Amino acid sequence: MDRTFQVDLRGVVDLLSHHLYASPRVYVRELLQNAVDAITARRSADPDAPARVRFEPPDLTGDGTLRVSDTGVGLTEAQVHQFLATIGRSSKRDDFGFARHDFLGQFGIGLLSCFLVADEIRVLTRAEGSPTVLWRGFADGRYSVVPADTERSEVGTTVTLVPRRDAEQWLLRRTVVELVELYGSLLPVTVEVDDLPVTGAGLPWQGTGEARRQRLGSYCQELFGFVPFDVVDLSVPAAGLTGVAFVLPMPANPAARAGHRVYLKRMLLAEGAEGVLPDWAFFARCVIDTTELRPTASREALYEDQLLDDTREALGDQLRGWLMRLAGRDSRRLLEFLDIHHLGVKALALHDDEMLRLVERWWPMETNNGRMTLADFRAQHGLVRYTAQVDEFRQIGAVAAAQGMPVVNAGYTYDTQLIERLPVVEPGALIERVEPSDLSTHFDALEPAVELAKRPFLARAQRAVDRLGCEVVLRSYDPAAMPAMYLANRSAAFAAELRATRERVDEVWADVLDALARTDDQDRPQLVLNYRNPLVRRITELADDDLVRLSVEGLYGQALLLGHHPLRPADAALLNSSFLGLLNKAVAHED
Ligand SMILES: Nc1ncnc2c1ncn2[C@@H]1O[C@H](COP(=O)(O)OP(=O)(O)OP(=O)(O)O)[C@@H](O)[C@H]1O
Repeated sequence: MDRTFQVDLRGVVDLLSHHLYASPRVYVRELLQNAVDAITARRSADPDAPARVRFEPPDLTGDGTLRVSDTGVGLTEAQVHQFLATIGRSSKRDDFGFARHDFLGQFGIGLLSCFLVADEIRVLTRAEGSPTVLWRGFADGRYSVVPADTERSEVGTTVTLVPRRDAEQWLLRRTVVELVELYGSLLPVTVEVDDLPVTGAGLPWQGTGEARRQRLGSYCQELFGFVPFDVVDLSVPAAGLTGVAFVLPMPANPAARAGHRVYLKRMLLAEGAEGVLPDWAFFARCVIDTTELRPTASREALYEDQLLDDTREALGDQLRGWLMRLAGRDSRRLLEFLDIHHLGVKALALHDDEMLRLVERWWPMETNNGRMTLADFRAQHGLVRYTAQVDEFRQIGAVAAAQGMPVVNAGYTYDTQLIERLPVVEPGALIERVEPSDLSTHFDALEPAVELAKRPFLARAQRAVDRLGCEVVLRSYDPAAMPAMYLANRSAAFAAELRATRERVDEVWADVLDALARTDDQDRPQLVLNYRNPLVRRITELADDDLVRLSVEGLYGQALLLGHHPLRPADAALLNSSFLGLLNKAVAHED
């Protein structure tokens, strides 16, 4: 024998309140939505029918209840049984069970949200040509349907909520006004709380000209708390979408997901919806109204489907188009924008050729010839030589400039990847990554005779810094004013880090690190003394062993500092002792 499911209403309400809806306040949204849908249904047959929803809070009803009246289609007695008393049954789906396009509701559960704040729901309703019916539903699952004592004078429905003992505050006038404004201020019907109109202003992005610009500026400030850098119009006809994106006037954290305000058929869906714009567009927050995108059952987010994917892409295109237009029209504003949002634009340029060209043409990068765009750099020097790390640039920038070697600092976020992608969009572009150790190939070796004569000095110098794991070499290079450079390539820098860690860990880990740290001699960092520097030349001629050691230690320390290298405890100690030692010698000399 077939049986019918029984529903424990308390269990269902518990499920809704704890797992579907974020807050009991959604009851206002669901009531509004039902009233608007009923009006839409009536007007589809009678376009001149009144369109009005009125909330009467308890201070007006006088008996502690909240009343919501609409001028919608109303329900016949048969429909009351069919729709109000059957969970999951909705008049807003077609014969095949699909949501009907004109309506906000579709799931047939919205009215139950009233049980989050009420023990009893009364629906007094009258459909065209039918008598008025009173339905009473209780939170424990009982309901009754009776002919009403008095006929409603007009077609429509009045829903009355009798509050639960602990939920009276949700029905108070102040709360109701706030919630009706929040959800319903853009609705295309007249909504009032008591006699206070809540709707009427229309979509904020309607109109044209200066007045509209000003209005949108204050709207953004009210909503998001900032004066927008610019406002971008959005429109995606396939999603029935219109709206605006407000460009932030301050840098945004790309990791902090910006929430967007989404209206669905002019009813607020979410104040902080994610995933409306592509991730890279973290510099904008938008407000949109859509007729075609679908809500999730909780109506608090958009349902992820192909249409949402396509819409996101189309909105991304519109923001990108705005940016390209800004580049063509107002380069000063574009530079201001890049100054604030270069991270977002660069992230986009990683995948987008047009954007990469924009970055190449407009974004000034640090070089050892001053800040300049990659386009200017290429025009002047052809080959784009770059360091992949800021520290590497600091080490070699000045010396490379003195050698006539222009270098771009591509150590900031995304810059290396962008330069490495340049040849993809500009087939003729030449790029070359430089490492500090590459620089030594640009240094001049000494004359063989000098080289030979300086061997004893080099041996003494090497002894001074041997325990620090570095190799001393003597070369001639510009600028002559620079006495020494410390050059570490990537593997040497890694080995140095391992050594520093090794000094702080216990034996077991030290062995592991030792195994990792076995590097060739050629990977050792180099202390390159500049034979063109007069002081270095004098040091190479010193007879006093002790003074040679102190001087080489001093040059080592200074080269570390100049190159912005991290100082290990051993380096700091050496810097200290060489300084004091040299000072001691100088003072002794005076004596
Ligand atoms: N004010 C109203 N006027 C006329 N009919 C109404 C009214 N409120 C509710 N109904 C009827 O009750 C049905 C169930 O309403 P309910 O709010 O539970 O679900 P829904 O609006 O159909 O879908 P959703 O769960 O998405 O809101 C509606 O489909 C509608 O037929």
